[in-house]
Amino acid sequence: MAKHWADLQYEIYLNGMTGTVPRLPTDLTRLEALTEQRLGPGPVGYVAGGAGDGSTARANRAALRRRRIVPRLLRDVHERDLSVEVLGRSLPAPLALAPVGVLSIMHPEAEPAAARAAAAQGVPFTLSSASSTPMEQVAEAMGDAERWFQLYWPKDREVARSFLRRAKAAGYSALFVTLDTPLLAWRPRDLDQAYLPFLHGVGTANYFSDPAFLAGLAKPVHEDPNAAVSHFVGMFSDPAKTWPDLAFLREHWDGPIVLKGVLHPDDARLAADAGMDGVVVSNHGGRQVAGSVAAADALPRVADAVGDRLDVLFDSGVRTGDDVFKALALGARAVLLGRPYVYGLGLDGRAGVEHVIRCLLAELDLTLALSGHAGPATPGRADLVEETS
Ligand SMILES: Cc1cc2nc3c(=O)[nH]c(=O)nc-3n(C[C@H](O)[C@H](O)[C@H](O)COP(=O)(O)O)c2cc1C
Ligand SMILES: O=C(O)C(=O)c1ccccc1
Repeated sequence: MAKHWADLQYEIYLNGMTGTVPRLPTDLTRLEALTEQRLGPGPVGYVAGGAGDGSTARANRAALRRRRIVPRLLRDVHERDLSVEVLGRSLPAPLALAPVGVLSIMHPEAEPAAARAAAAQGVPFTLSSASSTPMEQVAEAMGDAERWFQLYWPKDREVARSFLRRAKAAGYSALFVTLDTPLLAWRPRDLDQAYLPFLHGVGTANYFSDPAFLAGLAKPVHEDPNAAVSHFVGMFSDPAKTWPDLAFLREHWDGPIVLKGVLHPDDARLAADAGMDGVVVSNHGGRQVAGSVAAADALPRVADAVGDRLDVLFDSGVRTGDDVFKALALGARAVLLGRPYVYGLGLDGRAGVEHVIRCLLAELDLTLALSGHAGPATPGRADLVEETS
């Protein structure tokens, strides 16, 4: 049975008859400003900030806004089904939550709250390697709901192997390997405040609970937390990795593998040649390469290069239902939602994340219908025009 996402609209109007209005804005682009007002400058700067002067994050938004939908008429859209096949699974809508580290800086209930919200809506949750809650605890909060594990590929092979083993045992079905963060970028908002949560041992839960990681420490974490943090910083990622190293992941992970952070069509081809199951076209929300191509501008070229060989997913700049429509039309099979759900979490915990998911999908459902599409498979490039000025 297809879920009727747009019913949220009537639910909100009906609640209005008894004087109740939504606790958070239904225009999700307003959440960032609200979070800026309500939460501390360190956490807000960390989430909202980007690399360099922030122009890449703005370019992500501009590249989506510049594309305009050309609606079609009289195409029978009264029955709609947003479900889609991604990585061999059927999802109720072309949406998953993106991996975002250190969610405890936004809300004390952190990842389990976001994961429960995703599970309640049937949307996959992607857990970051740098979560503030160990992966097993997040899995427990989700029951048997769909979950994916994002790997920051540790330098130490034993820790990498151990993460993969633990993720599999905890029921994460797909592996998202983030390749655009071999180093943390120059991020002035964090630098100006000297704010980096990991140095305080926040976002290290998967490491500090890992037997292979702990085996490398001379003393238990609580006896020498600084040594544990240095050990984490030293192995968090490995800028020396190259394409042949992907064989290691194939050997130790028997489910789908998706490479996150692909922007060049040649890298997408290399991913397909290496037998990967998907790519996420992403510039990490403008947080890594300052001045990089906007993700939505990279998407059509990647989709043309490999769209028939693997699943092309997309993130970086998605804020509204029409953004999702545009990503689908440019060749994405599904999108990952980043900052908006993090703001929802910061503002209203699990309920805030559910609000964000439901609003986004209601808006997508209506945008599809009003543009003449009964599902996510039919929008294409002919349904968009690009503003030139
Ligand atoms: C605060 C924050 C933390 C993030 N942490 C991770 C992470 O741990 N792993 C990862 O692969 N991507 C991480 N990302 C990137 C997101 O997965 C996603 O690519 C990005 O948020 C998309 O941009 P948008 O939120 O502007 O749409 C993070 C993003 C933010 C905003
Ligand atoms: O901040 C980020 O964008 C990010 O991906 C990250 C990097 C290291 C630890 C946690 C999150």
